[in-house]
Amino acid sequence: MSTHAYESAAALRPRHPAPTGLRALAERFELAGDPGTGAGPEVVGVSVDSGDVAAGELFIALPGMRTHGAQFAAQAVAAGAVAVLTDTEGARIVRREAPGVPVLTHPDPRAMAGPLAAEVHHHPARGLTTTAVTGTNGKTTTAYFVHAILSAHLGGCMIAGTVELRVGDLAVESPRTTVEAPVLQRLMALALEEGVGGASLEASSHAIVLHRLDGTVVDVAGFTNLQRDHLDFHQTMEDYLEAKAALFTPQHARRGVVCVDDQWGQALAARVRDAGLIEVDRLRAYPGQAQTDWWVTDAEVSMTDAATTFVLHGPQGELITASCPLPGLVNVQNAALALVMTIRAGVPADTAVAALAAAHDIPGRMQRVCQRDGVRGTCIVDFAHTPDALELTLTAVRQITPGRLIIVFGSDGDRDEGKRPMLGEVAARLADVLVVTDENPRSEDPGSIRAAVLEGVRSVRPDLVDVEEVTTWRGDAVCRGVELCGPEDTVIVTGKGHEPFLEAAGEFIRYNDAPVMRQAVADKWGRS
Ligand SMILES: CC(=O)N[C@H]1[C@@H](OP(=O)(O)OP(=O)(O)OC[C@H]2O[C@@H](n3ccc(=O)[nH]c3=O)[C@H](O)[C@@H]2O)O[C@H](CO)[C@@H](O)[C@@H]1O[C@H](C)C(=O)N[C@@H](C)C(=O)N[C@H](CCC(=O)O)C(=O)O
Ligand SMILES: Nc1ncnc2c1ncn2[C@@H]1O[C@H](COP(=O)(O)OP(=O)(O)OP(=O)(O)O)[C@@H](O)[C@H]1O
Repeated sequence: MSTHAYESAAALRPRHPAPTGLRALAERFELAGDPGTGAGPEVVGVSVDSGDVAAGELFIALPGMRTHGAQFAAQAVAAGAVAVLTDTEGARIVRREAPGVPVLTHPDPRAMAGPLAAEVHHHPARGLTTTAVTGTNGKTTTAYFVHAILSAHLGGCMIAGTVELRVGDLAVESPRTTVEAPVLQRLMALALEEGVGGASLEASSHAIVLHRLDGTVVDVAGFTNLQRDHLDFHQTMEDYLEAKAALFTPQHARRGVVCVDDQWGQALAARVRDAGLIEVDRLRAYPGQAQTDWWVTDAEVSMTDAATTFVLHGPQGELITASCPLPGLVNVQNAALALVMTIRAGVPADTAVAALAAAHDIPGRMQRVCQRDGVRGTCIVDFAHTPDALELTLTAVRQITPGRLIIVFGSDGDRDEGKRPMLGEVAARLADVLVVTDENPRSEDPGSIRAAVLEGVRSVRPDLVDVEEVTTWRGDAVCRGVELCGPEDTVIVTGKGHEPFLEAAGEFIRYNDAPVMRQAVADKWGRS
C-alpha cells in the first residue's frame, strides 16, 4: 500500500543532488548514535517509506499509528539507504533487522523528517516563491488558480496537491493532498534545478499535524473555510481549526490571507492578529457587513460561458475587476483568495487578473465535460463530497441551469458515516433528479451506504419521485445521468472529482468520472 502510493512520484527527484555527510547532519540536528567513521556516509536524500527509498538516502523509520517503520529497515537498506534515523525502540529493531547500517536516534523522528530533508536539499523553498493553501474546501481550486498566476508571473510554477505533483512538464498523479515532508523537499529541489520559480502547495490538516510541512516556510499561506469533514481524525471542529491554525505561524508562513466568510476564518484571523507574529490579510468573498481588509462585490454569474465576474476591493483603495473561469460564489472565494495571496507574494494585480481569467479547467473541480449549445446540455464533474460543499455546488450550478438539475452521487465507505443522509438531504432539496450510486465503498457493503444516503433523500422526498438508484456500477449511473439530460438541463456527478481509482472490497479499480461522462456525451449527442 505504502509502496503503491509512491511508485509514480519516485521519478521526481533532483538530478544533481549535492551530498551532505551524515556526521554533519547528526551534529546539526543533535541526533544520538554513531554516524560512522569520518564524515560518515554521504546523504543525497531522505525518505520515510521503505518503498520510496533511493540510493544514497537516509531512511527515517517512524513509529507509526499501525506499525514501526523500523520493521522495514532491511527493505530500505536493500533499496540503497545509507543510514537510518529512528527512535530508541526503532533502533533496537533496526539493529536486529538490518545489522551494520549506521543508526541515529531522536525522540521524535517524525518532527525531524522535514527539517532534515530541507537541510539535505539545501532549503529549496528559500529559492522559490511559495504559497500554501488550507481549508476544508477549495484548496485544490485555489492552488490551481495560484499556479496559473505564479506561472504567468515567474515563467513556471510547481504544484503539489490532491490531483497531481507537477514540476514543469513532469507530472504524476498525487498520492496525497500534501505529500510526506521529504517528498515535498525533493520536489522543490527539482523545481529549482528545472528553473521553475514558484511552488503552489495544498496543506491538509493531516499534513500539518503530522509534520509534513515542517522545514518549509512559505511566503504566503491562505485559508479558505472550515466545514464538516475529517472528524474521524480531528474529533471536534475546534481541534480541526487548531490544526489549520498552525500553518499561520512563523514556523510555516511569512504572512497569511484568511477568508473570514465563516466563524472559523474570523476566529483564525483574530488569533493570528492577536499573536502578532505574522502579517495577516482578512478577505470577505461573500456578501456581508464585517469590516475586512479585502472584500468582494458585484459577483455575477454568466449563463453563457459559466464564468463569474467580480470586483475585489483592497486596503489601499485597490479596485480590481476580475473574472473567474468557474461558476459559483465558492469559486469567487477561491479566485479572490488566489488573487490576494499572489498579490501579497509580489505579483502585479493586472498580471494576476489576466492569468486568473485564462486559468484552464481544473480536473474534477466544476470541470465542464460538455457545454450547453442549444442541442446538448451542460455536463459537469465535481468533487463536492461534504454536505456544505454539495449545497454550495448545487446552488452555483442552479444559477447556470435553465432546465432541470440532475445529480449523480453517493457517499464514501469507511469515512464519516454521519454525512451520508446529510448528502442525500441536500441533493433532494436542491436538485430535481437524483441518481444515487456508489462512490468508494472501500470495505463496506455499498448497498448499506446507498441506503443511508436514501434515508436523507426520503426526509425531503418521502415518495422518492425522480430518484433512481443504480446498483450495478458508478459508470452506469453517470451514463444514466447523461441519458436524462436535455438541452436546458445540467447533469453533475459529484464526489470523486479527479480521482483515478474507485476503492471497493480492498481493490483500487482504475476509474475516473470525466472520460466516462465524455463517452456518454459522445454516445448521446456525437462528438463535438
Ligand atoms: C492517518 C494518516 O495520515 N496516517 C499517516 C501516518 O501513518 P501511520 O502512522 O499509520 O504509519 P504506519 O502505517 O504505522 O507506518 C509507520 C511507518 O512505516 C512506514 N512503512 C510502512 C510500510 C512499509 O512497507 N514500509 C514503510 O516504510 C510508513 O511509511 C510509516 O512511515 O504516517 C504515514 C507516514 O508519514 C503516512 O503515510 C500516513 O498517511 C496515510 C497513508 C494516509 O492515508 N493519510 C491520509 C488520511 C492523509 O494524510 N490525508 C490528507 C488529506 C485528507 C483530505 O483533505 O482529504 C493528505 O494530505 O493526503
Ligand atoms: N471555497 C469553497 N467553499 C466551499 N466549497 C467549495 C469551495 N471550493 C470548492 N468547493 C467545493 O468543494 C469541492 C472540492 O474543491 P477543491 O478540490 O478545490 O477543495 P479541496 O480543499 O482541495 O478538497 P479536498 O481536500 O477534499 O481535495 C469542489 O468540487 C466544490 O464542490
